[in-house]
Amino acid sequence: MCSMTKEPMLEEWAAMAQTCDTLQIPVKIAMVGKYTGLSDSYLSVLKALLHASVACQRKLIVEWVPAADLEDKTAVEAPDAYETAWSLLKGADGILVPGGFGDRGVQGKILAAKYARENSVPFFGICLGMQIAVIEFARSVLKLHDANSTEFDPETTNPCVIFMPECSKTHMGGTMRLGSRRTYFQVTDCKSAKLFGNVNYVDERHRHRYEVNPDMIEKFEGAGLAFVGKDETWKRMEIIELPTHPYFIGVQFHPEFKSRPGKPSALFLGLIAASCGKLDALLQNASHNKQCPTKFLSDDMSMPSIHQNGQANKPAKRLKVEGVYQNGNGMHV
Ligand SMILES: NC(=O)CC[C@H](N)C(=O)O
Repeated sequence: MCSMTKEPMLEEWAAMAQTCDTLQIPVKIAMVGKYTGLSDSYLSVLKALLHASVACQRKLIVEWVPAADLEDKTAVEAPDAYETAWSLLKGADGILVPGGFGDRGVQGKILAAKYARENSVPFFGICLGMQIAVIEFARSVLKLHDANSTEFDPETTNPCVIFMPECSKTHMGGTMRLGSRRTYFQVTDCKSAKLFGNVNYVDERHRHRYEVNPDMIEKFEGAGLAFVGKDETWKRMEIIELPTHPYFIGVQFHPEFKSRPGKPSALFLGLIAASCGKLDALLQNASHNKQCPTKFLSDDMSMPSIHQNGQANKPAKRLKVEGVYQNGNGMHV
């Protein structure tokens, strides 16, 4: 048996670890959430950000922004916290609003999406993060001031996010849409389709109860919000994009669960690339290769090119910067 044991093929892994330890140019992502004091709540999202940052050869810096601190009432009750939250948000290269439940901090997340949309800051909304981006668009662009999710206001006259269970509405415990579901791209000329490598569909994991109201899609599309990914019934909205924005994408699924070191999730890679000015290069790379551009070449010629089509043969010869990373994650949080 022993003679059959193969040497582990660790070259690529070792080169990636080396890269991770030596990255110096930062990319700052504001994470606008509810459990910012408990970073493990967002562990998969953090790891997905890290995988994407390493692929773009950037040192990930996560700025935790407690969503409720962005709200007007915090300006009155805790002005210092309000100032800090807004300066972190405004100092970030990109903004991510992750998934969540319950209404605490929802208004703050809506304000973060509005800031990103109006100021052309790269934005990625996941699950609740996509739903709040839709609410924000309905309020600010469609001028439906009471637009809301029925999760937060069951009486709203403009329910743009509604309870839409796949099976029984009353069967206790069975109303969550869970697990792997298929998303079909509606158009090829959009950032997310290109980032996923121009495939017809993707399978991603889900964990939610509410959905964008299918009856309002025409209104949204008329005002410029594109629903570029839908389920097989065409009734469930899976991916939104603002085509006129440098990078404004929301997804109803949780792409973080399928991200891996050396194989970052496509839309996380897009967020990081957009946040460090490399999105055009990444998209060009994607259209040349006609495949998922998760292995991304450095466009910075001053840096050694470590990843070549996923083969990392030469570890970077760079000085280790002591004391930069915390948590053993390669993340500065
Ligand atoms: N995972 C999530 O972000 C869930 C979003 C929302 N609370 C829903 O149930 O649809």
